[in-house]
Amino acid sequence: MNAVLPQTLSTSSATYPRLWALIPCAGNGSRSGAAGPKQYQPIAGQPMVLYTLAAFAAVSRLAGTLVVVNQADTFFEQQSAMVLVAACGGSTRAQTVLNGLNALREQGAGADDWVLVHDAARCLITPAQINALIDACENDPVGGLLALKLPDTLKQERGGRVAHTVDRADKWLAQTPQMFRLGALQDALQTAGDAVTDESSAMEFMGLQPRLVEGSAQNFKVTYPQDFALAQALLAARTPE
Ligand SMILES: Nc1ccn([C@@H]2O[C@H](COP(=O)(O)OP(=O)(O)OP(=O)(O)O)[C@@H](O)[C@H]2O)c(=O)n1
Ligand SMILES: C[C@](O)(CO)[C@H](O)COP(=O)(O)O
Repeated sequence: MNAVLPQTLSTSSATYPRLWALIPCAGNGSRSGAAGPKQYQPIAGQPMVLYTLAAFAAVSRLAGTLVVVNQADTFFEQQSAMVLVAACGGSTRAQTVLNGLNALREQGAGADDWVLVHDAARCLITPAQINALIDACENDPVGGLLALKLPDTLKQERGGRVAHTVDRADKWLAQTPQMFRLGALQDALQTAGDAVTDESSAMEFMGLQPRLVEGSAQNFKVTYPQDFALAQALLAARTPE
């Protein structure tokens, strides 16, 4: 693995299947308006991605966390975070995740191990939400994802006007983490290709029906310029779990 390794994979005294976290961290944040990658922008005193990693570090049943960054990215060389770092980011999120899964396998992770894929830019994730996803999925034949029921009325647009109102009773917004068996997700991403925007879509492409697990509105993805201020206010107001 082309990697900085502040942590090595621990294979002793582990229970099987193991649970890994994989954090795609190789995006440019082009919609965010930030000068550099949004995941490294300071929020309430520290770079955004460190909040994300702290939440995963607090989940003791995870065997380890792999962060996937771009090849020229030196951010983690100056960090003491206890994570594996693989410098194999791709040109799409799907490619970054697939490269990261391959890197985990090369380091000894098994096809039957679980992997929780989580956006670096969802920095408000909590250990309780991660544990809730694991509890809901660890005995599931497919796996699943955190997601949010639509809080608002949903409109179908045509030419800038409302074509009709869509029934929202069965609609969910996909969040992360998304938890699947490592080998099955490798196969799914390989088959589905680069166009899929989340792991669930790749599994759906294989004919599978991932489990929906209720997430939280606070687990939003920092995407647009105004999202930084909201994340900052929420993180500054938080007391540790
Ligand atoms: N080639 C890519 C693209 C995205 N990501 C990661 O995937 C997560 C969610 O993607 P998104 O919010 O779309 O991030 P960006 O691609 O960075 O943003 P934008 O689409 O606005 O450019 C982020 O943590 C981002 O770093 C990645 O690892 N590799
Ligand atoms: C994976 C994701 O966070 C689920 O909502 C999302 O699809 C990633 O962001 P993108 O804008 O689709 O790249």
